[in-house]
Amino acid sequence: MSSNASPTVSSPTRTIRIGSRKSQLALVQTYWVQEQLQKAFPDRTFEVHTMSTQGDKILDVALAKIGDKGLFTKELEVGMLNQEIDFAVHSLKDLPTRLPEGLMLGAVTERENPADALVLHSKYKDKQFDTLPEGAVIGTSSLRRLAQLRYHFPHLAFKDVRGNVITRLQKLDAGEYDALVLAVAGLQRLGLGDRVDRVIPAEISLHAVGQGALGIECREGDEEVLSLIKAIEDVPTRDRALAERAFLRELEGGCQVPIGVNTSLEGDVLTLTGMVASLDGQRLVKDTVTGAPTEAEKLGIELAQRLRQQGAQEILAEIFAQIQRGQVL
Ligand SMILES: NCc1[nH]cc(CCC(=O)O)c1CC(=O)O
Repeated sequence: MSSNASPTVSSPTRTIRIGSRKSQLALVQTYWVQEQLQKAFPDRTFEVHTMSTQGDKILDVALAKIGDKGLFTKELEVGMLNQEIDFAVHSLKDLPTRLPEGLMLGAVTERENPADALVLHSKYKDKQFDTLPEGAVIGTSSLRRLAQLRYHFPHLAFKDVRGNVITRLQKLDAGEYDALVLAVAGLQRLGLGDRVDRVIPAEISLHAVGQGALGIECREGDEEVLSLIKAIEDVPTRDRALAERAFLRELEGGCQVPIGVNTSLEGDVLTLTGMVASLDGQRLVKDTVTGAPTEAEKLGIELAQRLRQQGAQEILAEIFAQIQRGQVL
């Protein structure tokens, strides 16, 4: 995608146009950003402009088979480069780690709980992963969730699930699955926190890079927009996300590969744990690095290099070949 961004006209009275996908979750997230900005800048005007993305339209193919060349972001990025919108609100975990020329990750908002949730069918409300019956069907479109859960619970079966969060819950309640794995953050933002039956601990499943945080993408050089969105950035979340994204970028992993992370920030110590797992759940390499939050991206690169030395690249190469052969979900 070439950058045909023309110089942006800065003016304190210019209406700021916010780009968003049309899914309920995307709109809840975007209207929250609009509200935070309106509180911070009561004299400014912020408008929401919605767009459908390819990922919203292709619903009959597993995400892993489609790949993730900006599946949920490309149309919004074209809108920014064409000056139709001024910035875009993304679930950070859906924003590729390499952005088109002329665009940048301008701000990261405070992270909700980044963990995954087990959402059970009503007939299994008393169960845990290890007490679900042999062959119980778990719905997920995430190879990251599938690989880790196969590693810990080989007695379970896994089936792809597509559609937005509401659609997935409808499929569960209709009996198409015995349980789903979804992000706690997405359920909570939709007012469906009561559907979280178990929060999955990091020891079982490391979450997706950027999960639980919003990423605000804007044009490089648009200093006016950058100053506005920086007002709602959460610096600790940003540092954690930069480390996580650098880790994923260095492994050349996309949003659809079994790479998981967990980060924490205590005082001036940033801790990053990362893993890469094979799709059959037989191999999993995991390690942890710590350092200063100012070195977040270097930490992510260091961890990726450590996991390479433990066999991560061979696991990923095998997965890419399996995806090419259509041997996943
Ligand atoms: N593309 C799916 C997607 N993108 C972001 C979220 C949850 C919200 C977040 O991680 O911030 C979800 C739903 C899910 O994984 O259950």
